Amino acid sequence: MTLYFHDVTKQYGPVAQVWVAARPWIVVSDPAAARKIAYRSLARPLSVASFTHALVGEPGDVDGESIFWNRGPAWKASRRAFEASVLRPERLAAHLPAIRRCTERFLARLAPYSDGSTAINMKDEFGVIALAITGEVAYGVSFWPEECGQDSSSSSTTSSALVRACHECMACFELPQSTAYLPLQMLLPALRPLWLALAAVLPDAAQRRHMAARQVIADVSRRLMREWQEQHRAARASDSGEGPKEAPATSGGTSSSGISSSSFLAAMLKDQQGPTARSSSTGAEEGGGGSVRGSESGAGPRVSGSGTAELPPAAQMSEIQVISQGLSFILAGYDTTGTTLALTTFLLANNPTVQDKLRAELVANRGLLDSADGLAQLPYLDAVLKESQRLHPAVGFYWRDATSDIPLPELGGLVIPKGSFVSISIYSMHRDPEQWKEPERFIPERFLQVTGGALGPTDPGAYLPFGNGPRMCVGYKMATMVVKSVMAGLLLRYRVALHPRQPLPLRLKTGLTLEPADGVWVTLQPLEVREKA
Ligand code: HEM
Repeated sequence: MTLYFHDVTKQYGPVAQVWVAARPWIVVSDPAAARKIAYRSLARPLSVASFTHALVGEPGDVDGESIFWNRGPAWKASRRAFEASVLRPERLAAHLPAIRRCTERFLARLAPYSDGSTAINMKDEFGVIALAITGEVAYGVSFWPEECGQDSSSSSTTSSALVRACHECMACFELPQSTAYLPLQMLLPALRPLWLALAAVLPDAAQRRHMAARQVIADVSRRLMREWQEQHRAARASDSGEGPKEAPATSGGTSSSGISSSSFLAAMLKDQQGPTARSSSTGAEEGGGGSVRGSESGAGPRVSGSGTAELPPAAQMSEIQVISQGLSFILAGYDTTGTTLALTTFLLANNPTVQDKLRAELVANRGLLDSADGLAQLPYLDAVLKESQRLHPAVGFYWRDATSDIPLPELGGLVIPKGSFVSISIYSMHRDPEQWKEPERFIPERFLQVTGGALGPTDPGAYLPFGNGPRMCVGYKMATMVVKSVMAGLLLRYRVALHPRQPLPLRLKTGLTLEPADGVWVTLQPLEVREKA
């Protein structure tokens, strides 16, 4: 889809209409128009529950309540829950220990194959660590494959059930695994009520699989939530001298219920319990999260560090909404982060000079790698990641529903009519020769201050790896921190080179993300102690 939209843009210009099945889609790759659309409309088209899967009953609610598809107050409540957990600096920093633990374990996993000659597919390996990190941050339980289902302990079966169900939930976004009601809805959209009614009484095999996976997510999440609530009730009773003493979860650690207290799920549960639970657990939860604000006339959204007075508290979220956001966290964070890690590794293996320059910065600034603030202070690491996301954005386009007419006087008076399905092509903007000098080349220096923007972009709004406007990616800080931390760990231990098994040029395919079609095949050469020091 991404590459098709790019071809459309090259052929027909920055605003073009194409037909996808029986529906017109408007493809936009002009930064000013993209900005206007992202701020004018906060709605994504249709809803995944009806459009992609046609799920019914509680599994349908698990999808339908997701932050991706909900609107109005329900979206605001979900957005606030995400912001409080992954945008507020102290909450974001609380996830770093888990990320570093996972990175150490990941490097240990790679060690037996790291002899400078064995071919390793880093696309697969990064998939494992990205799921381990995202799962632990979201649910607070282990998502490592070797811990899932190897024994019959309750924590192991909880993890394995969640991991299997999350994989299934992700798989059903792949077109070939989707329900037959999807093409029917696309080909004959006027009959949509009929397809949905049929799907409710005659679910096909794909739908049944997807519904079973979402039911597992709901059941396991509910069990984890009940355990957490019971444990915290007991802890509060013992605090007030009414019951037996039981240790509450420690910050960043794992409670006896299995949910670590810094996880997204635990944060939402604390919010549901109100200020007493929030202040009695980590002492850092009062106040709002950072909120994404900005304006369509500005260069892009900025993130305010304090206060979300306009957003209602997550306490207003129902149980099913909390469950849904847990799954959304995984779906949004896992493949995107894993793909970005894999593509950045490909670029560094293919550009050894850049790799050496980056390693030199990391070696000289080891002390900064232990903290979220420190990781943000390394200019070349930042430039490499930004350039990697420019050339290979894991999400190639994002969608908006035009909820009103959107006039574009800057584009000769064009108007995007109300009701249009608008697709904003990130990939095309990132490779637009009018925006970037030598857009096809990997040049991290273009994001360094010394080049003064001479290598692009002409309009800062042409760089949108995380989307734009109030519905911009809420996990962008977390994703950036994860990729920087994992890449730093890898590069300080190994020199990465392409293996002959890697087909060149790199081929991309649109799956859930815009990902390497043949994997990323590299060798890992352990660095001399002298080089590491
Ligand atoms: C490199 C990794 C990532 C990339 C490239 C990425 C990219 C994106 C993009 C392009 C959007 C659509 C934005 C729009 O419509 O304007 C989005 C939305 C979203 N992302 Fe990410 N994302 C990444 C990682 C994450 C992570 C780790 C999380 C976990 C918290 C996350 C959570 C979300 C959510 C919840 C939304 C929907 C926001 C809303 O509708 O209000 N993302 N992401």
